[in-house]
Amino acid sequence: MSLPTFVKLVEVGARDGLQNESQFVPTAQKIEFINRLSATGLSVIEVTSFVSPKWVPQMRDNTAVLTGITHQQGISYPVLTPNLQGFDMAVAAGATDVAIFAAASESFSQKNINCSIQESLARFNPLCQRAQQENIRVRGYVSCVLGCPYEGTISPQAVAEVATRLYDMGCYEISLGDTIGTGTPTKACQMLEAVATQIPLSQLAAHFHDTYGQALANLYAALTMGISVIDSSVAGLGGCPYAKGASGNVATEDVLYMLNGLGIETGVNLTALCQAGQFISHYLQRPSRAKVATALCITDYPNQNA
Ligand SMILES: CC(C)(COP(=O)([O-])OP(=O)([O-])OC[C@H]1O[C@@H](n2cnc3c(N)ncnc32)[C@H](O)[C@@H]1OP(=O)([O-])[O-])[C@@H](O)C(=O)NCCC(=O)NCCSC(=O)C[C@@](C)(O)CC(=O)[O-]
Repeated sequence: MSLPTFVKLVEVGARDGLQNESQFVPTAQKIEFINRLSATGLSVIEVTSFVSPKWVPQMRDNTAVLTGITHQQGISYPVLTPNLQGFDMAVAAGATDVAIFAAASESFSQKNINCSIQESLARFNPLCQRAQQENIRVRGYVSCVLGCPYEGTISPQAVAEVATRLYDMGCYEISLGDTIGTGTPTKACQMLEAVATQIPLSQLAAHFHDTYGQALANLYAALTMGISVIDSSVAGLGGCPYAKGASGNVATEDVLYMLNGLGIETGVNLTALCQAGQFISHYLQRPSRAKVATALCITDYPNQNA
């Protein structure tokens, strides 16, 4: 067993973290939040989704957010695009990095993007071709890789099949989402083993939610298998509108603390990260779910001045 020496953290707080907020977070707050994340050393910050505003109203200011943030050199700012319509809007707003999202569960695919898995893949094909022509990088997501809120158990083979289809379409990286956080380390390893028979581990990312408190254990197991890209959300923000009970993504602060302890480089500054988490938690008037931020007292909720 050998751990990677460097891990790329993909910060999804501004998208996955905020998409489920029932109160609209003003565009200026989102922009300030993302700009603060840009000052932490992160190299990938997912910023918004070009999805239907009827389905996810929180992301309706996608163009204003993408055009309003300060784009720092060396940082990529991917956005979610479920179809060509979203892709065109994202590119018009200056996106150079997009993400498509499929599921390993039929029911989740229907609830999330209103079509079957096969239909979604057929929809992504022309999007990927267009992206290739326009020199836009495409990341692929697979949801429900360790369980589905509607169907329960999902087989590792089902995950591997969908992941492989996205990879074959040209996705540079496949992010494997434990959407409802039900996974445990053995299941995570079995799933990764199945996917790794088709796709190099270096092109896989772990995107684990912490609903059952298993995310760090699952990530450690994934690291031992050779995973070196981790998606996480500052302050543990998030959930999924189509996955009842899904709590936030694993908190970036907690992941970073673990990686620092393992001697794994990330290029990310823990204090700056905690401060960005503090900023958004303060806006949302909610304590951070990052244990590390709480332990380091880099949280000013509920008593902001203490
Ligand atoms: C995919 C659709 C659009 C299908 O939704 P639909 O209703 O089947 O779409 P449609 O093609 O029939 O179009 C219906 C209307 O939507 C509009 N429309 C169509 N496309 C777009 C677009 N791109 N942007 C803006 N508007 C759009 C279109 O113009 C039309 O408008 P109308 O004529 O009624 O006024 C919808 O289901 C949708 O937007 N779903 C997004 C759901 C979502 O964002 N979920 C959360 C992200 S996934 C996630 O969080 C999981 C992940 C990635 O984090 C990993 C994990 O943890 O598992």
